Amino acid sequence: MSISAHNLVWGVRHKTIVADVSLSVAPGETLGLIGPNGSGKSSLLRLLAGLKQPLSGRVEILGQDIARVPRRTLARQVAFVQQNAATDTNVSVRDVVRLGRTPHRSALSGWSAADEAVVSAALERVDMTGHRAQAWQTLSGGERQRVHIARALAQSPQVMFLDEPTNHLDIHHQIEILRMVRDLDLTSIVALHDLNLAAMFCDRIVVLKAGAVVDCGTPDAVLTETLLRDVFRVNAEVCAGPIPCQTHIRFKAA
Ligand SMILES: Nc1ncnc2c1ncn2[C@@H]1O[C@H](COP(=O)(O)OP(=O)(O)OP(=O)(O)O)[C@@H](O)[C@H]1O
Repeated sequence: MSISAHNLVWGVRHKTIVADVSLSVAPGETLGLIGPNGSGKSSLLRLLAGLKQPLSGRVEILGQDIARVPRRTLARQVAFVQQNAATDTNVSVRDVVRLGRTPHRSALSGWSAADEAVVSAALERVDMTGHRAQAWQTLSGGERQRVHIARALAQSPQVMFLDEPTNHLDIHHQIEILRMVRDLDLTSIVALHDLNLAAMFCDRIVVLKAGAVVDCGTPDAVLTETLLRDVFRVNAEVCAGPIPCQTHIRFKAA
């Protein structure tokens, strides 16, 4: 499913937070969103997912204006994994993931074997099957993050938005989760701080600075030493690999 944004503007009072952003994401593509703290990544993700209304501009999903898509239809198409999402107390891991099925069920339909199979597969994909009966509140930060990703998978979306999905994850799960997102048969837009992971797993990268897109392209085209200095204010050496996805950034202490 394709997504496009046309001249999106959003802000509060006199502060512009998303400044005239246009972009497009092809079906099946994994698009990385990078930029310094406060550059507008989360705000842009929420606009693209239809969770915030732009002051001007529009978002289209499969050519249809997202503002005109009924909420329930949108909930079947789009999943959003928030940064540090919270969940109510006294629920099990399985119950949290089951919530992902809500948009697909009518008031009259019971819980089906097919729903259960989707939930089990989602838990398996994030390596949380062994925790299915555990209380969500007792999970570690990384386990919570993986459960929220499982809930998004259980939604069977066609587009997935992930805001810093590797927060709290150990390096094994960072790589596993991003590999899974890349290999899923859906369109994904992922805000990331780790630029090496963005280079490894994103087809293209959009760079935000002060709410505006300053570059967009393949990781090897975008992640240059000049961009890292100008946008991220760091000195780094960029080593291009022999094949795409092998661009590696070595940061310098001074
Ligand atoms: N509702 C709001 N009211 C006031 N300021 C806001 C609001 N939402 C976001 N901002 C400001 O907009 C800017 C962009 O925030 P946003 O969370 O989109 O950035 P980000 O790139 O995701 O940041 P980070 O990398 O730190 O997560 C920040 O300066 C933030 O303080």
